[in-house]
Amino acid sequence: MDEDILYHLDLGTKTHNLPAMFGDVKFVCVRGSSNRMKAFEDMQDICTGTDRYCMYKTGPVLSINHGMGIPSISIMLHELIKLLYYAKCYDVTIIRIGTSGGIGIEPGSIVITDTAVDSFFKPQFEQIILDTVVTQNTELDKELAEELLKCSKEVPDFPTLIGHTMCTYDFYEGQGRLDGALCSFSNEKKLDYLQRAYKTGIRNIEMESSVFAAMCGLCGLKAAVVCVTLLNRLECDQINLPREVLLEYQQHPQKLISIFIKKRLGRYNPK
Ligand SMILES: O=P(O)(O)O[C@H]1O[C@H](CO)[C@@H](O)[C@H]1O
Ligand SMILES: O=c1cc[nH]c(=O)[nH]1
Repeated sequence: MDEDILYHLDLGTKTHNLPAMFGDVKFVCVRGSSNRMKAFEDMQDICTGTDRYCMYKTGPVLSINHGMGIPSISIMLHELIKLLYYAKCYDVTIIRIGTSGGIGIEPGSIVITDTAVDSFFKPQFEQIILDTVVTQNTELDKELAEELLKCSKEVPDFPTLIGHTMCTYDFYEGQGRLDGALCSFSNEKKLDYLQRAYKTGIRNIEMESSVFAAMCGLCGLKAAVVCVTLLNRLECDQINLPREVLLEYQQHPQKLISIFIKKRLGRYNPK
């Protein structure tokens, strides 16, 4: 294309010097909410002309939010991956830092995803392209997951483990919750489903990991998904922790990723 307009990021190849703005990026951190990002970055939003996504850059670290669910993160990833290409970035590591519902593990734990699975516990993402269902691979980078697990030893305050992550299209019935506006199954059915999920190695549930793993894999980006669990779904459906505890939990994966990045940059000084 003579010109490519990254519409949802309010950036473009003719209007912005993408290599000058982003050429040094080595780490991309993606998170759901823009407010959560603001809490961490005292920086100017790069995507000022749109309220779809917010983007911040600190040296080689780019942070961008992706909203909720597969369609939202997928649109962001298309434009972000093109941006990295136009900016001539190389050796980029991309990490989704998120929240999730845990299965059979202590709330506040971190799950590093090895493979994202669908609601049938299958390690795949079904993308509909034209009128065809295309099945894509959802395995994440094993070496990166192990490196992150090693970094977690520096933050012993919260348990960290590697496990499968189930990615759903819905927060309520789609995650086996009984507390939505609609509920068409019993508590017994719910528990049976979640226990079967646990037995296959699933340790948490969220809503973006499958398309994230599939797209990053297809585009050759080393990718990881690191999510804190806000509750144990075998015990409850509602997220009823006090706000300050939730905010503290949300910092767990953030702390781990900041140690990982500092180590990679040779700037980590354990106290
Ligand atoms: O990691 P965050 O953005 O919190 O996302 C998780 O929380 C949202 C639901 O509350 C879903 O988008 C799920 O993936
Ligand atoms: O239970 C949960 C918590 C956070 N995000 C989800 O998708 N599910």
